[in-house]
Amino acid sequence: MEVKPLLKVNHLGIQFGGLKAVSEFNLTLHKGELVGLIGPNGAGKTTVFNMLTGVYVPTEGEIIFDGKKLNGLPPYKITRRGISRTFQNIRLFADLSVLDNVRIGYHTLAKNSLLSSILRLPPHFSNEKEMKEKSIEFLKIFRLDHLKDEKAKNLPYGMQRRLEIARALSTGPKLLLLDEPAAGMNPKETTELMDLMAFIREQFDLTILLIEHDMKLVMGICERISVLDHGLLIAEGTPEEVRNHPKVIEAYLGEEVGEEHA
Ligand SMILES: Nc1ncnc2c1ncn2[C@@H]1O[C@H](COP(=O)(O)OP(=O)(O)OP(=O)(O)O)[C@@H](O)[C@H]1O
Repeated sequence: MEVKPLLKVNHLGIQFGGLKAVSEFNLTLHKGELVGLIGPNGAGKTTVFNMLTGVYVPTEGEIIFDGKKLNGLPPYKITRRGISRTFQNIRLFADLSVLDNVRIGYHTLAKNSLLSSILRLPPHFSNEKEMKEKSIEFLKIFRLDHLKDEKAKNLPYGMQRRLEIARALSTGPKLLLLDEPAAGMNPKETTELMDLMAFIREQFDLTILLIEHDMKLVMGICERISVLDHGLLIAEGTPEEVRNHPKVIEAYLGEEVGEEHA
């Protein structure tokens, strides 16, 4: 019997004015996979993430997640269905504490709204303690618990990236979309990130789709890779297949695919 994919994207496309940013994009992700999405600058990678998370409404095609169509749903509903993401440019609540950045993720799932908790309305108290405990447990996994009361903006860059992943996971996703998580990291931080990704994938039973320019990371960690160029899927396969694909070599002309590329 064929196993149902977690995510099935069929002929997805979006047009901005006269520009077809992405066309005929297909992707199948099975539970537990770690798949890379690569391509030169402006290829359409973040646009794919924006369509998967409801930030952009696709003009063509369909997104099926966990057997249900996602197109047209607002971002918060997509989060509740089980897709979470990080951003190319870190988006944390800079002036909130490390703990509150993670707690907000739990509120996305909670029945009582964030507003009710800010106003400290009665339902808020029923699970606030539990949320705080869970958030601290989370921070422990990311080795950030000792910084729980620190403002997010005061964390060193590598830790902010880690916190962003923690925040994304606090909504309990089945699918995690990581948009250039190693950007701006030094080699030591990048190696730690690779270990962290392997760990969270096991720990949280995750499926991961990763956009990354660091080829060493992508080739080293992904089981499959899809390559976009000018909004079109030009290759997909194992790291080895993709690395040697003529269209990929052409798209990255002048750059060594398989070597680090920032
Ligand atoms: N809201 C928008 N309005 C108009 N054009 C857009 C919009 N969002 C993206 N684009 C265009 O779509 C194309 C793909 O952009 P996208 O950011 O998805 O590329 P990318 O592969 O993520 O690039 P990078 O690696 O540089 O982050 C670009 O030409 C970009 O200018």
